[in-house]
Amino acid sequence: MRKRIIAGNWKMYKTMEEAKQFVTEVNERLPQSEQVDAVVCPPSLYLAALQSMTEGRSLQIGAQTMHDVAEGAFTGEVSPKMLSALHIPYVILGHSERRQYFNETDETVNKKVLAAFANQLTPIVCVGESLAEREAEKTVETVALQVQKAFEGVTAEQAKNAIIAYEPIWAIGTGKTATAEDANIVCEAIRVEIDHLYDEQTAAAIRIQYGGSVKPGNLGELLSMEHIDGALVGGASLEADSFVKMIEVASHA
Ligand SMILES: O=C(CO)COP(=O)(O)O
Repeated sequence: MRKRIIAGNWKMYKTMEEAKQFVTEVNERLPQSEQVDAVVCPPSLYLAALQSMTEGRSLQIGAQTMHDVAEGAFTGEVSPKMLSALHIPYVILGHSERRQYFNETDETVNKKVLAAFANQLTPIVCVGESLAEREAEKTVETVALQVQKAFEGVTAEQAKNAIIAYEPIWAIGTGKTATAEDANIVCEAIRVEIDHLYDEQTAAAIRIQYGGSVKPGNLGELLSMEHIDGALVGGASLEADSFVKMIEVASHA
């Protein structure tokens, strides 16, 4: 059985004080759950502070993005080496907002995925189709190609530990969730693609999250699906209360 993973993507929200308040509250309330990985990904400015607040706690901290090289003249960027030195376990890569607003492509996502593994970071690789692609019935084709490109040069051993987040772009921040059945169909197609690229064991081991308007009220149904192992959550991860509720739902689902 794959361990569930609920990851909050805070995007560009919260001041440092609000971020610390959230972590203090979640540290107090989070059930010591062995069954669920509970992660929040704050703006990079807060990573060091929140990482030290969560040492020895259930809550884990992830980054929202990173560059692919260890160091260099790249103003404003954060490197894999820097994240690794802070012992940050996870990094979100290729989020659709990064692809849309910051020129990330399948090629740059692939470089970052390779850099994550080279630096002991677990990548949360985001894939997902646009509304136009869904309407043209190109969902599976689009997502399979994104997976194929993101995993170029990644070994089976590495892929087994990776996380893929399936986030249909039309469901992000819109209140529109894919039905659990539709999300499961795409997550299954992703697993089949991993089987083609690697083997059955790798496909069985890799964890696949759904993302897009997930909240405490719809998480249980999504997690009841065979191929959905967790969620990547935006808006509903910003309040400690709803974040803790989602961890509770995932612990019992
Ligand atoms: O983009 C997302 C998580 O990465 C989803 O955001 P929402 O949960 O706010 O729709």
